[in-house]
Amino acid sequence: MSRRTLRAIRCYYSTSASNVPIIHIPKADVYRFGDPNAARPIFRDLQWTINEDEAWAVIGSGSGEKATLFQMLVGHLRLSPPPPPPGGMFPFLCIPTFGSPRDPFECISIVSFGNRRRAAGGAFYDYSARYGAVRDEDRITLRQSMFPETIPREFDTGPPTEVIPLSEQEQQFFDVLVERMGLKDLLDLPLIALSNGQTRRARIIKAILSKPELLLLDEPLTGLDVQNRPTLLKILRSLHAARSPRVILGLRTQDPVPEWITHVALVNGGKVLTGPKEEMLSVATKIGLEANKPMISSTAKATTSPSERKLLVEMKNVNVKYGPRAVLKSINWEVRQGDRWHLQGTNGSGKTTLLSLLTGDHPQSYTQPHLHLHSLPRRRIPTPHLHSLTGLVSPELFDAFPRRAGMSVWEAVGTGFDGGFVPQGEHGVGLGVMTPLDAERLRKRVDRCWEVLEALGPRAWAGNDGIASDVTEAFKDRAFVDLSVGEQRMVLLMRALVGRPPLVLLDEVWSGMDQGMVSAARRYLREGGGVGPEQGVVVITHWEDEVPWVAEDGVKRYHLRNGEGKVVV
Ligand SMILES: Nc1ncnc2c1ncn2[C@@H]1O[C@H](COP(=O)(O)OP(=O)(O)OP(=O)(O)O)[C@@H](O)[C@H]1O
Repeated sequence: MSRRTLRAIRCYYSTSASNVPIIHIPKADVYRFGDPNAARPIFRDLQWTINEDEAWAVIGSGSGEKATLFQMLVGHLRLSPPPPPPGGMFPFLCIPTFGSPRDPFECISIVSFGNRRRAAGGAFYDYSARYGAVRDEDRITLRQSMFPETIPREFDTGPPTEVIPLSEQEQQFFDVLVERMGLKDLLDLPLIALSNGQTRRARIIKAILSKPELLLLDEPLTGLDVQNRPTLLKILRSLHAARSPRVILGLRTQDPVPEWITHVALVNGGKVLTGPKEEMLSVATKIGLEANKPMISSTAKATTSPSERKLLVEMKNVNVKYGPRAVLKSINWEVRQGDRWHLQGTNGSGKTTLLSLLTGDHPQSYTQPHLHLHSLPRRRIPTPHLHSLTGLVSPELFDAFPRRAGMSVWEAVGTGFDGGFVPQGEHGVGLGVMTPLDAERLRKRVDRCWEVLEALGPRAWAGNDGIASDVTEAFKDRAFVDLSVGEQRMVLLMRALVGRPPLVLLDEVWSGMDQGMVSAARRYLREGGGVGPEQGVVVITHWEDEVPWVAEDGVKRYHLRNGEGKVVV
């Protein structure tokens, strides 16, 4: 970190250090509000003290329990007994420097990447809006989102914001942050146009600008490319060292723990173990909370020659532009039956855009000189048909999938057969897209729905021991909207695979899943027949070890760089 950055950080904040603990929970059980002490606590016997000179990471086997621990820190759960006064859970907020004690609600910010980005109500919203002409209400730029007072009144429906010009120091701090986070050239783009990784970095900057005393960042590395990870971690380290703000990182078990982290809280099965990093990491190893290990594949490498396997995608000289901004440049790429592709590239390199051509959601998919999908020019395939031929899991789909009160897990999975978002048909397995279902196809769909529910449902991820066989039955009837984030993601994976579509697109499919779910899903995909040799799969992830297939399985890599693509070996 340059001196200029450090100076900018120090000038921006004025709070001085203290030796009072940041967090102090002598010993407590943690409950949902409304649950009596006789109920089963979410966390039992939680003892946790964080001192000023320590740097903490919370590591969990999945997003669920880790996110719950963060929710506790922002006051969404009840501790019994409550941490003692005067500071309660946050003694540092009562230090004399602050004058009167400060309100945790104002001083603690949380940025979480495991959850849905938009509150879409119960309905589906059009996640493909960003690919076309940007609507007026979506025109708010990244800069305006950081400084809402600069939003023109016609786009801002909220109460008028008082205009407080940035001080010189604040302006300098902002300039340094956006430059280091690689967002400088994107400030005047509509927010909706930012890629996932760009949006994540922007959310972190926005949280820092709000000057919290304590910043909780849950899974900040998920979705970030390899180049941006060290930069972000360096910035966070400097911020934490200057206590401006103090940072607690939420990490997945497979994330590398930054070297500046000194202590770890390990969340596993209703217990939170806390202590020095090395000690906790060896505990994690002992209890099997480790990164995904490569599995031995029983999937035969595609043995037939490429020419015998049908072309599912053929791109020749494909380009995508927004005005003068070229996002994909002369792409030549093929996906065949049996192919397992890892689509790689830094944040903003065009991966999601490329995927949106394969799903036919991008308006420019119609105007390409040569974009053949399932052996036909894209424009000759009706979009609903294309959707039924494509199994998709992506962060955009996760955000957009409707959360209607009445939709059950079974119905959500069943929408995958026809590729829509509304449950249809007597048995909730669709109506058929090009030809109506006859009794035989209907029966096959119902059987297949059971098959994926068994393969990827709770019996698979929670282990079979002691799990009653009717657990799948109960799970299928649960309301999709009531499921945890990890469970919803698992159901959307089932939805993508249920119809055995020729093309399967898995974009950041593991984020938000518990470790048991990740293992079950990887097992099913790689060796459990989740996808067959007649299907082609494209996986997008910034983490090589998250790809279910390895080089010996014949996995291939397509790398995008500044919109240009090449096959890497
Ligand atoms: N409507 C638009 N106008 C201008 N630029 C756009 C628009 N939509 C997307 N972009 C730009 O296109 C580039 C590619 O975005 P895309 O979402 O495909 O990236 P990505 O490789 O999927 O990134 P990530 O790894 O962060 O998900 C980004 O730099 C983005 O800002």
